Amino acid sequence: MAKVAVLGAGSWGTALSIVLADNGHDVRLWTHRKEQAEAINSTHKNEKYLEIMIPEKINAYDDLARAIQGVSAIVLVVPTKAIRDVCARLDTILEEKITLIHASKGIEPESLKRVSEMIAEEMEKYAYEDIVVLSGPSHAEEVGKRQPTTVTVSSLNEKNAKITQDLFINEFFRVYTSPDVIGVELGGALKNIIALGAGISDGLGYGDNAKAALITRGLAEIARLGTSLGANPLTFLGLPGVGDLIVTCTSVHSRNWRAGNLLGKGNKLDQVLDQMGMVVEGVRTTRAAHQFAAKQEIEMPITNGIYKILFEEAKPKDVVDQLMNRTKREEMDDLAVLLSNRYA
Ligand SMILES: NC(=O)C1=CN([C@@H]2O[C@H](COP(=O)(O)OP(=O)(O)OC[C@H]3O[C@@H](n4cnc5c(N)ncnc54)[C@H](O)[C@@H]3O)[C@@H](O)[C@H]2O)C=CC1
Ligand SMILES: O=C(CO)COP(=O)(O)O
Repeated sequence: MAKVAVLGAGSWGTALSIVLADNGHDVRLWTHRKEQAEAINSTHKNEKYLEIMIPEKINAYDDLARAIQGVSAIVLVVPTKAIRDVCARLDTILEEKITLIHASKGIEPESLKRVSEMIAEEMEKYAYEDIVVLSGPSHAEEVGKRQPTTVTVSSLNEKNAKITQDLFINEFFRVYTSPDVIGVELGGALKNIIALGAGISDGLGYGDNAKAALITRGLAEIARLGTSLGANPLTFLGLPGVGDLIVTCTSVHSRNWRAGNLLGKGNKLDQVLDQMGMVVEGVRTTRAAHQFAAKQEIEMPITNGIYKILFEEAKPKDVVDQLMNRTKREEMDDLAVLLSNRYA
């Protein structure tokens, strides 16, 4: 059995720690807040984040050096905004190169880097090829209750992907591998934008038809941008694409859906983020994707509409009206563009 450090004690870090502990591993859960580490160790709960008892053998730490001492794998699960900071600290204290996995879902605005690219930039010991991403339809609330869940792990280093699959796989947490790091990371990050949109649509009082349209046309946008950046279009039909879109756009567990729902009901972004108390990755990723679409010259009307609601105070109803009244087109034009990008 392995010794594993999970860095980031929010809902997802806690749920992944439970999977690892169930698999017999020695799990150290790191938080940057001392009082949270003390509360986890004394009550075996992580109250603000997950309503579930945490196995007593999971130990929480607030000292990063102690948390990673002697471990053979690290799982990074902090919000994308904190990735560079945590990796820079890790780089100064990590003595040897061990398996490095991340499970965060976002894209950095301005640099337009994916999480594995940010990690590689901050950590001298690691090349981009070494890093593993874990993504897929997986709400922490259900994983914490050991409900059936499937995810995908991806790395250009096949051995590292298989080590990760073996660390996590069990009878309720099924782990697939994929060689398509770009597609797996972009699918997980970009679906959060569409989940905001699904929440907005529900908040406006629209129904299942509107949501199905958002999921399907959102998938077309994700696949267009992703393919232009080198992803395999088929990845977006799998767990990190369609799978994660379904789970995030249709569940009240989703932080992105919940934030969108409040926006659709007329709340302002600042008020919404204050109320959430948990990371809503889709907000920063919308900014990044908006910039990416312009850079890649890719049409992303839903993403751009959500950008206007978030950052330009556009009224959600007006944005829906604009989307519905775009010029006529053939549905599968997207697919033709996507495949010609891929095979040109
Ligand atoms: N919650 C879920 O069901 C899932 C979340 N994810 C992804 O996992 C990542 C983390 O999400 P959650 O656990 O939901 O977030 P969360 O909001 O529940 O928790 C975030 C944690 O990160 C900590 N943190 C914030 N800034 C930090 C910093 N500078 N240094 C160290 N720690 C810091 C916070 O104190 C908190 O404990 C996100 O990228 C999210 O998209 C992926 C799959 C499922
Ligand atoms: O990525 C997730 C589920 O796969 C979690 O999404 P939220 O951050 O919207 O809760």
